Amino acid sequence: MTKTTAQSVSEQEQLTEIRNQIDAIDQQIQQLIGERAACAHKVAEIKTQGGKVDAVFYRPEREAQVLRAVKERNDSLLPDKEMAKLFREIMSTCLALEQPISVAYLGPEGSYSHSSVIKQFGTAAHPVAVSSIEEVFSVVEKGEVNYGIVPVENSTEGEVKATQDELLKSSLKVSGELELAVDHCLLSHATSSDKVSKVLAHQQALGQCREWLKNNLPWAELEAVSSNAAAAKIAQEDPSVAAIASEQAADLYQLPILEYHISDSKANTTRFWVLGREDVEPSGEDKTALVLSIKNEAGALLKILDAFAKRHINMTRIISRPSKSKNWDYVFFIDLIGHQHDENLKEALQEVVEQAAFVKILGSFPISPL
Ligand SMILES: O=C(O)C(=O)C[C@]1(C(=O)O)C=C[C@@H](O)C=C1
Repeated sequence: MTKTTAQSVSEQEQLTEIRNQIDAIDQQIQQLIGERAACAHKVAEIKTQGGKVDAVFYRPEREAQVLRAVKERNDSLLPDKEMAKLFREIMSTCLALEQPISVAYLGPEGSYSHSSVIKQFGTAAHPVAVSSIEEVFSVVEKGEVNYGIVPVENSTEGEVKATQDELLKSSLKVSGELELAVDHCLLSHATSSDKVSKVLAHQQALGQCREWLKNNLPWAELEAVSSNAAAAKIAQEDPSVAAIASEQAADLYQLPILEYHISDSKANTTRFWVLGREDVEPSGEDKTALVLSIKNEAGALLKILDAFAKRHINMTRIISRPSKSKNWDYVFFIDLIGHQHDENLKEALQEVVEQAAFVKILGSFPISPL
């Protein structure tokens, strides 16, 4: 026997031994996942006992607690986030066993909103593409789907106006929040960037890549379309057109990637909110979102902010938008750390209700562990 063959036999023996270990571990994991699924099935029975028809199966606060615990006890070679993603999938299939969950998003397939559905709900949920942010709100309101996901703000471009304006009118509750890294690519059948005469993308994506486009494709005509995925569909048909979209969209629409990482800010991130019809219980690490308008008097906004400041309630965002009911009349969207059931936040909100002209709590929801 040659040395190489002897070595490879011993390599084979080592592999066989470790693969036997993997087989035994997989058997245990499978057994345990099966037992977990049976527990989820029992949970569903408890939630529907007595013929309850309006049972709520998706519990974002519980999911956040499970994922936080996974990250907390993780001492494996896998990064915390990757371990949490595996459990995200296990819970997604357990929830599907209780009730198949449909989630509306701004389509078409391959949009960042689509990726956000999978990140938040896992692959066992049914993503339902609709054609506008307004429609995401309306299909959830009408009960045509269980939940919706909408972009709220982007780290480069700021707030998503359509979402803010719908939140003001809607009766829906913000039930969850997640952040998605938005890493744009330039997709096209063009053989090189200099053959591209037109770049299509959603207005937000064009804004997020403004500098890169100016420096690298100064000759190209820029045109805003309804979504990046819609841009990719057009680029499929015309090699002089490039679309700005994600790597996933390149796969889905089978478009070559001409350039990677073209966002002006390399940390470009979009925050999404989950919309539901029910309030969410505290998870232990939560946020509360509200919208209010102030009385027309000196120091009115200061008094409201003081209600939070004196109780050490951390405000993570404040933006103003036209109220749309009267010219030069504004509403303020405020995000706070804490749940509306927390004693100090409850007190602060009572004070704000007395001080403000109008207050609407959009919802309390877990801070995302993913
Ligand atoms: O604890 C529950 O209420 C469940 O339904 C179980 C479970 C899980 O698999 O852990 C599934 C779905 C919910 O969204 C939260 C958790």
